[in-house]
Amino acid sequence: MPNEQLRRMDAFTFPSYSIDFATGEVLFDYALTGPDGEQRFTEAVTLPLPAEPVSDETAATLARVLELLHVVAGVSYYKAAAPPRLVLPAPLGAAAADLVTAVYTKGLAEYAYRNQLPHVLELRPEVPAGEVTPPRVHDDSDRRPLSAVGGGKDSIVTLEALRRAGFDPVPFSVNPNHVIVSVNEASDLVPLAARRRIDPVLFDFNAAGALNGHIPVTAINSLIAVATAVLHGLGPVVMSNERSASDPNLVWNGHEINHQWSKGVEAEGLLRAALAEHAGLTEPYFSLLRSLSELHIARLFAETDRYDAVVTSCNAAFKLRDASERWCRDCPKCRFVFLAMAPFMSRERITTIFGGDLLADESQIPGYRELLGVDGHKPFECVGEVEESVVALSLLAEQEQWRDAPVVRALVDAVPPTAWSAAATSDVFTPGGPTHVPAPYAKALTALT
Ligand SMILES: CC(=O)N[C@H]1[C@@H](OP(=O)(O)OP(=O)(O)OC[C@H]2O[C@@H](n3ccc(=O)[nH]c3=O)[C@H](O)[C@@H]2O)O[C@H](CO)[C@@H](O)[C@@H]1O[C@H](C)C(=O)N[C@@H](C)C(=O)N[C@@H](CCC(=O)O)C(=O)O
Ligand SMILES: Nc1ncnc2c1ncn2[C@@H]1O[C@H](COP(=O)(O)OP(=O)(O)OP(=O)(O)O)[C@@H](O)[C@H]1O
Repeated sequence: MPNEQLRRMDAFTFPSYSIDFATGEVLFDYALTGPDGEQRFTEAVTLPLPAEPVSDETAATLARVLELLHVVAGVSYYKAAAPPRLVLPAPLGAAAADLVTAVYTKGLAEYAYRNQLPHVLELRPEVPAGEVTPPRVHDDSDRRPLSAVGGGKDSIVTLEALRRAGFDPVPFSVNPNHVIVSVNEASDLVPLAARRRIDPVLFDFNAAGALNGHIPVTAINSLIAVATAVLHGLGPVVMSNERSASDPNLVWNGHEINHQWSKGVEAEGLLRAALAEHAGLTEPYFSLLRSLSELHIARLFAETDRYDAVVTSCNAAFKLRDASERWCRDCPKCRFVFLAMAPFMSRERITTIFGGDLLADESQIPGYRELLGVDGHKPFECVGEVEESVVALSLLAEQEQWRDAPVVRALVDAVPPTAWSAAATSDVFTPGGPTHVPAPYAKALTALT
């Protein structure tokens, strides 16, 4: 379909979804509609099936979770045209409608900013009138937790914390690649996996220049994880989203633009409320690491070397096509994670983990200046706050193994005195801020810190 026709689309709708309990395949249909006709998309999610047949009660709860997933996963296709109307398939309660509104506005905020589409930030879904039948209450909160694994340091810290606290976590991933498979193998835990297939038509549209940009992928992965937990009679989905994920990159037209919005505490609260209201789930989802800074998590990661040969936080390793093998060593996330881990490891160990020494490479200096707030704004990536980077640099400047590294020397000279004084009184190693960690899990966090 030519781009001019896509630009004239005036509504995005959700025609249907279906689940096949023989295969675990769930098909979600979407449509862009406008004066030139309709463009359909189908996304396929294959859930891992349990050994036992699925009871009617479980199927009913699962259906409620999938109704939310259907609407939330539509962002990938909505963004190809950004029409003014978002027409939901069925009535929703207030909490579920709040989640959907936030996913399509705040979750697409970086996309709206980069494509200069301010109307996306004001989008309000059209919710059909009618009552929603209250869900049956579903309480599996005392069962084994499902622990989302992304292959990076954060989910490894969570997995180990849960295990040490005696929770016997089940690792879970969507489309696990070789990195995630290796992390699971290193953990010696038996994982569950779901498959997600984006409609290939979207990639053709992207190649032809359709509107494109970042989407709130954590919201989608989270709902797939909750659906899997319900299907397998497991307990809460435990995420590893950190404190700084809630902080915006910049403010545009009075709106906060946050690359990591669906990892933030607001999204966590909205998802929990929607799952309670719409699916009757009492304790479905929380982030164990919410109160911790990235720097603190890096320090905790350094305490064990079990995952050194496999841990990979670089997003380039998770592209659907042309992925890097492990760390690309040339992106904001590689730079930040190297800086955050370096104070807590020998230079030899971190160089082995990354396959190179980023602080010996002067071509990294411009990228590090952004992370340290000397130039530009916080990059649109999963990186910590400027203050965390300055604290990490101050720790490196005190260490003999690092203080003469070319990048460390250049950065120490570049950071302004105000940043050093903020770093000197920083609370980056003090857990803080709102969390949704339930009481029984608080001990896993306390043991950690
Ligand atoms: C791996 C990555 O960072 N991808 C981002 C990148 O996409 P790229 O084209 O380079 O590669 P692919 O990921 O293979 O995507 C191909 C196209 O498919 C679209 N798409 C992908 C996944 C999806 O769920 N829906 C989609 O429509 C995508 O638009 C591509 O055209 O750049 C894109 C544009 O900025 C990003 O949207 C891609 O980000 C992925 C969705 C992704 O998985 N990113 C995570 C690594 C990520 O950024 N996580 C954030 C948390 C964000 C959140 O709020 O949840 C983080 O770690 O901070
Ligand atoms: N493919 C995936 N399947 C399921 N959950 C995922 C997947 N990728 C990431 N996650 C989860 O989403 C959250 C955010 O991912 P993120 O990439 O920040 O974490 P990470 O890989 O654990 O650590 P790092 O920040 O070092 O990359 C984490 O809780 C992570 O476990």
